Amino acid sequence: MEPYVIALALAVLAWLLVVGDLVRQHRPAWHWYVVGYPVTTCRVLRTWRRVALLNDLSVSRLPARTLIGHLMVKGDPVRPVAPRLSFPRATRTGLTAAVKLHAGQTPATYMQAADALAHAWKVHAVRVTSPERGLVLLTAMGSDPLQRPGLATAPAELLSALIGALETGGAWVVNLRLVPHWLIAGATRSGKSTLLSRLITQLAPQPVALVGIDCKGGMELGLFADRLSALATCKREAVAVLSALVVDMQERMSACRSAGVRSIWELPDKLRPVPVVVIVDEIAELYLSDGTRDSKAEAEQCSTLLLRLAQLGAALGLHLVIAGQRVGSDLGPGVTALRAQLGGRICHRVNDPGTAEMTLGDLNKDAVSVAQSITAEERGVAVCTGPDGGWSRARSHLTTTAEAMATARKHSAMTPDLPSLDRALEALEGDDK
Ligand SMILES: Nc1ncnc2c1ncn2[C@@H]1O[C@H](COP(=O)(O)OP(=O)(O)OP(=O)(O)O)[C@@H](O)[C@H]1O
Repeated sequence: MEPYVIALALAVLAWLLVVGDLVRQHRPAWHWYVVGYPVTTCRVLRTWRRVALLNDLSVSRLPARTLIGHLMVKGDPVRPVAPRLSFPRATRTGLTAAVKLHAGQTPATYMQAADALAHAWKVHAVRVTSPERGLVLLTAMGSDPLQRPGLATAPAELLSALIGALETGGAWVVNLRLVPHWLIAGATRSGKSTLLSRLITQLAPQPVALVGIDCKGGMELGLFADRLSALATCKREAVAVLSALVVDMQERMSACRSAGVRSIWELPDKLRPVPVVVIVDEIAELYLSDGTRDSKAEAEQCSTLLLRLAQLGAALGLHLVIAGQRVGSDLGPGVTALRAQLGGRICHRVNDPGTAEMTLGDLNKDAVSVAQSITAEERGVAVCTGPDGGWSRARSHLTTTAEAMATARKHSAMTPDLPSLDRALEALEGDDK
């Protein structure tokens, strides 16, 4: 063979290896349209009947009992029919197909079969939603969209923070006006602090007071002190700050009562107090005691005060964002009651199933198993609840500590004064002298 032909063949081979490897690693958008979508569509259409049959999605039109002569015969009818599947449509990262439910079927059966569908179609995951009665939408994702989430955008709104991107490609937004209180769980190095940094970065330019409670000596939230109206760094200070906030809450209540309104948002602009977001980093530090009577009393006070703020604060512009590595009823009797008030939930990778169960279990069992499957490499990935009661996998935008500190510094002039909190902290300093 001519040497130039061999050289050309080797060059083509090298190109295929290099480009093929790049495509496999980075999976550009066109790769899905050109290769993934046609292959997966063929697989979906080829396997649908069998998968539907094996997962009890097919239903026979024949009755389960019939009369033969004078005999009533009961049994499993033959030839079950698979539900009607629309032709799969390509999306940016996968495909969607609508299924018309047989009479008597509910989307729950399809949700149970989602894992089997993902295996049969060789895709990353299949999510099942029901956009209208009698119809389910199967969304297959060719690869994990959260490996390289796009930059989502969302309209800027008061008390709303764009945290990152949802698995569906939409924006992951924490809107405190829609869901006033949040619980964030995550093991060490799961991305919890990055998410809090992102939240602070997003709220810093807004006319909102941020109050930090960080009983790890202020190591985490102390970095954003420039934009915090108050920062408690130990349990004693936390009790003082929370007590002052409860007093402030009562003043807001009487302001609403005198104006004859039910929430501060109905007050005229001039009278409306500034909304306050209380960020607690490491809830366990508030609830645990070292066994001494003082420490136990402080833990109980913290629990009661947080619960009061959670119960009454929403309409009065007082919001809680509570983060912790581990959340369990063993922390104290008030934890389960507090959790019930924290409507928004975010669960990163956690070390124990109990924390995932505590964070999401009362809302959705499927979400718990998805949260438990988050690996150590998937930093910043979490299962979050939405305002509609649903849940989704999501990933926060990576916000470095330096970026968050710079934003806090930049907007430090916007930090509202909360004199009652300052007075409470100064009184503690006075007692110490
Ligand atoms: N959304 C993200 N995308 C990419 N990387 C992330 C993301 N979130 C976090 N990380 C990476 O994970 C590392 C750990 O994140 P982070 O410090 O937020 O974890 P943590 O849960 O707060 O841990 P700890 O409890 O020890 O403070 C960070 O250094 C960051 O590089």
